[in-house]
Amino acid sequence: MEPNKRGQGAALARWRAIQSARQTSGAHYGDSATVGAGLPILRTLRALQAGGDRIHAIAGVLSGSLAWLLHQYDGLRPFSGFVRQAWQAGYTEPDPREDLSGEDVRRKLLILVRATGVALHARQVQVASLVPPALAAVPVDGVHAALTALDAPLRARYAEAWKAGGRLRYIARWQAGGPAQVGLAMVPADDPLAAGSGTDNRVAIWSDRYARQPLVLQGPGAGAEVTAAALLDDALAIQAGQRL
Ligand SMILES: NC(=O)C1=CN([C@@H]2O[C@H](COP(=O)(O)OP(=O)(O)OC[C@H]3O[C@@H](n4cnc5c(N)ncnc54)[C@H](O)[C@@H]3O)[C@@H](O)[C@H]2O)C=CC1
Ligand SMILES: N[C@@H](CC=O)C(=O)O
Repeated sequence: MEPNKRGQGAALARWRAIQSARQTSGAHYGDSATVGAGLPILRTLRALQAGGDRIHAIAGVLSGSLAWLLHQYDGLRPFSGFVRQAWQAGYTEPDPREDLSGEDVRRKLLILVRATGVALHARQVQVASLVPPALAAVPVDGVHAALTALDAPLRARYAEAWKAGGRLRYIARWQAGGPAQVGLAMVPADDPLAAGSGTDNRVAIWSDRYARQPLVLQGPGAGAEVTAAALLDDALAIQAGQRL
């Protein structure tokens, strides 16, 4: 079992090597925690397909830390202060630029799309990073001091959304045969993707069965407890002889 997304969510060749090792060795590979922490997102995608359903599109909020940041941010207090709090709470990756750059969300989207059977390359996902070049360039031990580079651009994005009555959300989208995108978007306040609170992930899945209205999964998507629960679920499933 692992929560690390770099195995299945980075180079396509590595994802293929893992699938091949899984099939030829008969080994179990518990990856539930890689997307949505404790939420049954991968499990649901696999269950739908095992029943003959075909996945058409996936969209949603896949970052618990960015969800939390965008729920907390009020356009007044510095965004960088909230990033430090999210890091302290264990919501961000050890280097919060992994989240802020959209790389963590790209990895999760790749894991989901690949789980639908589509061999998507990392370069096929367009990613709009929130990390300004000045912050991207600093070494890891200087990141926390340099986070203030986020404050002015985020304040401007927030003000623009506030004037339009919208909400900022960091959204991942993929459609079969179409584009895959990850980035900050302004959504109407009553948009389903604006809903939720705290670290909530919210993922909509369109398929043959759920063609008009998507199947939606929502709940906390980051933090030690929910992530550990997903790892434990996989361990118990393996012990019970279930094929993951
Ligand atoms: N924090 C969260 O909500 C979630 C995290 N994940 C994934 O879980 C993994 C760990 O993330 P966190 O627990 O948040 O990070 P963390 O920084 O809190 O914990 C990582 C731990 O690994 C240890 N470590 C690092 N390199 C090591 C090595 N070579 N050998 C042994 N130990 C080593 C570190 O000392 C640290 O204790 C990441 O891949 C992350 O993407 C996945 C889902 C949710
Ligand atoms: N840093 C990640 C943790 C879970 O994968 C996130 O913010 O979602």
